[in-house]
Amino acid sequence: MSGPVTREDGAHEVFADLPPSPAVWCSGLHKRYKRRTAVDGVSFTVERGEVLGLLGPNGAGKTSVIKMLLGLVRADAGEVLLLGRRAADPNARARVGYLPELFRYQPWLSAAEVLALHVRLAGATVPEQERRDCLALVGLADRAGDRVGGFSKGMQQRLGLAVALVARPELVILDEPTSALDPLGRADVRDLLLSLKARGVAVLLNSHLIGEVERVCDRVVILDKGRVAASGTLPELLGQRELRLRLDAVGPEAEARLAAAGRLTRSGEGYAVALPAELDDAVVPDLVADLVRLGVRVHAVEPGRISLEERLLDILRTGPGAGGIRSEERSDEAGLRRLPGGLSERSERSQLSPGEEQR
Ligand SMILES: Nc1ncnc2c1ncn2[C@@H]1O[C@H](COP(=O)(O)OP(=O)(O)OP(=O)(O)O)[C@@H](O)[C@H]1O
Repeated sequence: MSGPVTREDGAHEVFADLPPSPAVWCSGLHKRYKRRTAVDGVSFTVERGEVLGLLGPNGAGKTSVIKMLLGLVRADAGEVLLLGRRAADPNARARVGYLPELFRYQPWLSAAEVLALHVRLAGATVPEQERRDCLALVGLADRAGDRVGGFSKGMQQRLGLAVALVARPELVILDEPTSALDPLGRADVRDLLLSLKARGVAVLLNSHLIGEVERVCDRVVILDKGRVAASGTLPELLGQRELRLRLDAVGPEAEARLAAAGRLTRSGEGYAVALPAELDDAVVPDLVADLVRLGVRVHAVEPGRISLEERLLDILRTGPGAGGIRSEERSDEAGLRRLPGGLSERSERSQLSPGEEQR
C-alpha cells in the first residue's frame, strides 16, 4: 500500500504536468546609463527549442538586453526568468551558454584548455572526447593544441561558439556570433543553430546579418531606441506572399481562376496574385496547371515576398503600424502592472503565464 501523499509529493505531481517554462521570459526591462535610456520597457519570451532573432540598429539596446538577461548588467526595473528560474540562480546559469559580442580568451591557453576551463567554471562534467567533438563542430578539430593567442578573429569566434556549447546548455545566447566569420563559417553556424533547435535547445540570436536571421529564426523581436518596435513569426512580420505571372491569352474564365487564388492586380501582360502567408505547396502548381488547361500561355511565374531587410527598414523608418505587426509595448505595460512585489518564482509564473503574455 502506498503511503499518504505529502504536500511536497502533491506539488511535484502538479508541476510535473505543467508545460516546460520558457527558456527566456523577461518583462518590463529598463536600463539607463547616466542620463541615456538604453532599454525602455522590453518584454519577450524565447520558448524551448525556438530560435529567436533580436534585430535592431546600432545602439537599439540589444546587447544591454542580453546582458540584463544574464545578470551581467543590473536592470533598473523588470523581471527575468531563465529556464523557469530566477536569472541569478546558479542552476539556471549553468544551463545557459553565452557567446559575448566582445571577448578575449587567455592567449597563453590552448583551445582545448579554454574549453576545459569553461566546463569547470560551469560546474559541469564533460568527457575529453566530447570536448574534442565540440571543437570539431566549430571547425577547430586540428587546432585543439594551439595557443589561442595565435588564432585569427574568425577562429577566436569559432572557439567562442564552442565555449558557449560545450557544457550542454538548454539555452544558448549568441551576441553577433558570425561577425568575424567567412561565408563558409556563417553557413556552418546556420547548420549548427538548426541542429541545436532540432535537439530542443533554445537560441537567442543577436545578429546584424538579416539574411541569416531570416533563414534560421522562428520568431524575431525588433528593438528600436530601447523599445520593442515589432515582433512576430516571419510570416507575421512579412505578411502576404505575392505570385507574379506573365501571361497572355487570358480569357474571363482564366481571370476568374486567378482571382480565386488571391487578390488580383494586373498591368498589361503582368498579373500579381496576393497569396496567404501560410501556403499549401500545391496552390501554385495547381493554379499554373489550371491556367494552361484554360488555354493561357504562361511565360513566367515568380514568387515574390518582401524581405526581412525591407520590412526592418520599413519599421525603423515609419514605425510598426503598417502590415499588421504587433508592437509589444502594450504587453510590456501589462506585464509590469501585473507584477506584484515579493511573489515566489512559481506564483509569479502562474500569474503571468509568460508563454501567453506575448500572444
Ligand atoms: N556601459 C555603458 N555605459 C554607458 N552607455 C552604454 C553602456 N553600454 C551601452 N550603452 C549605451 O546604451 C545604448 C544601447 O547600447 P547597446 O550596446 O545595448 O546597443 P546594441 O543594440 O547592442 O548596439 P550594436 O548593434 O551597435 O551592438 C547605446 O546608446 C550605448 O551607447
